[in-house]
Amino acid sequence: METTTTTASFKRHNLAPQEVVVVVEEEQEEQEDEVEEEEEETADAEVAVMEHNNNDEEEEEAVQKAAALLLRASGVSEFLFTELCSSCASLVQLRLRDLASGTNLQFLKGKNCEHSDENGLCTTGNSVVNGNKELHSLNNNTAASKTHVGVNGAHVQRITLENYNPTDKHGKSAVANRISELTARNAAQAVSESDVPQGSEDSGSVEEGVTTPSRQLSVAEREQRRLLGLKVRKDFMCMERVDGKLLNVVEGLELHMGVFSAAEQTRLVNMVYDFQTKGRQQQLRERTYSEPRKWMRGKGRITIQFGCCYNYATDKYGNPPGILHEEAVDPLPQLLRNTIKRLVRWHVLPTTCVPDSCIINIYDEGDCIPPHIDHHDFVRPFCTLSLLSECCILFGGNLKIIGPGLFDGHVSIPLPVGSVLVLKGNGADVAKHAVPAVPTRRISITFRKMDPLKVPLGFVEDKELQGVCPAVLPSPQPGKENC
Ligand SMILES: O=C(O)CCC(=O)C(=O)O
Ligand SMILES: [Fe+2]
Repeated sequence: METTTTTASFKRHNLAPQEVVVVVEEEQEEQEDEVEEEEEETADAEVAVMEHNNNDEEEEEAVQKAAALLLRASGVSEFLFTELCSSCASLVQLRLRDLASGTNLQFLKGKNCEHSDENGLCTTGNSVVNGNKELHSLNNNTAASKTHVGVNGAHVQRITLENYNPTDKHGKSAVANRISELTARNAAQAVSESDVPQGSEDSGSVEEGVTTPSRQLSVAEREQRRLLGLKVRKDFMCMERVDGKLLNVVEGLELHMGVFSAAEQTRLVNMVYDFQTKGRQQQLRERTYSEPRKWMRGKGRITIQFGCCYNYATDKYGNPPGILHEEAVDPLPQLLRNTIKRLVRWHVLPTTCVPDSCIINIYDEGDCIPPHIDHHDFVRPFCTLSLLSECCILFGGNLKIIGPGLFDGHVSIPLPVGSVLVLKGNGADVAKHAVPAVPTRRISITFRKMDPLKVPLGFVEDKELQGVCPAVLPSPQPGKENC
């Protein structure tokens, strides 16, 4: 596992470490006030926690306050998440948030993965913690295919990851040489991406600072290291008879791993929660945020749309499925634009399909997405990033609806936390896909490019997203040819 130490205090000011001394006095005073305030609050919270009386309410309040302080305090999340696998980092973050909001204190009980140590943290470095051992299957270096009982109870073929690890093929020194060689070639573009200040909440950067014991790595070197860790699975197979012809209905699917670090995923999850709060407070355009009505819980999910307003099915106003030409939603926020740049630069999506819209799905326990084929108002390929917890996605030419959130299909693909599933070919257009009722909260972000003839009224193309240059890959990776 990559050992990362984040230079949080530098990043807070968007300064290189050597520039830190130049922080102006005024800002220092402001910070000192903030620190004093924070220390006072911390002391309050500590006292409140230590006073250990039997008043449950007071204790809960103190825990909430302490968790809120931890979430806010600069550098704490980096400290907590360093060296955790992305699933565990997500779990820790979720627990802190639940403590801070006081809304889901049951979350504190149980739900550890089978490799948990006494602190409830994953000891394997690659497992998925979601309280459901059926889904806890990903092993970074194994290939296996076995029969699996899906979350919906139906027997389905389970496809597991065969991870490609370039370090297996090339000795360490060859890899190191390759890094320096390619660092130079990639430097110009990688550095230009670092124009967005790192680590600041407002910056929209998906990058993270990394230091080695001896020196801080350059952006280009960091990118080379990260590129070496990319893994992709493309050999999905499920033969079905469609219109009398035998077809691999999942041809064209790709599952990419390692594109987003735990810290980057955390940033994205935080952004989603911030938008959820804004949506609930009606600070977003009407069609940007939509929450299913109470009685629909378990059948629907919360959606947040950017770039265009899209109907999965005919809506209550009688609008047909597809992009709504007349409806405006909020534009893509900077963090999602940077995420799109990452997807293109790191060869997940081709430069011909740079997404200009996205839909965030927030699935609470029991929520689902019914069988569908994504509308052809969007070009292929498109992709979905999975966050917070693993779940299985079903594919098949004929997905059956068994009940609310219960579907049956031939292929069930586990979507590990942080993975990106690319849909194209038969996998996008012949097979339907569905996510059955999820066992625990999950967020997905689907990135799609609109058919240029279907863009909504007043839509302006984002020039920043058009100029992305794919990175030179560290080694000729089988199954990762240039897009
Ligand atoms: O949540 C997912 O993984 C799938 C989302 C999806 O199918 C969609 O947004 O069209
Ligand atoms: Fe979909």
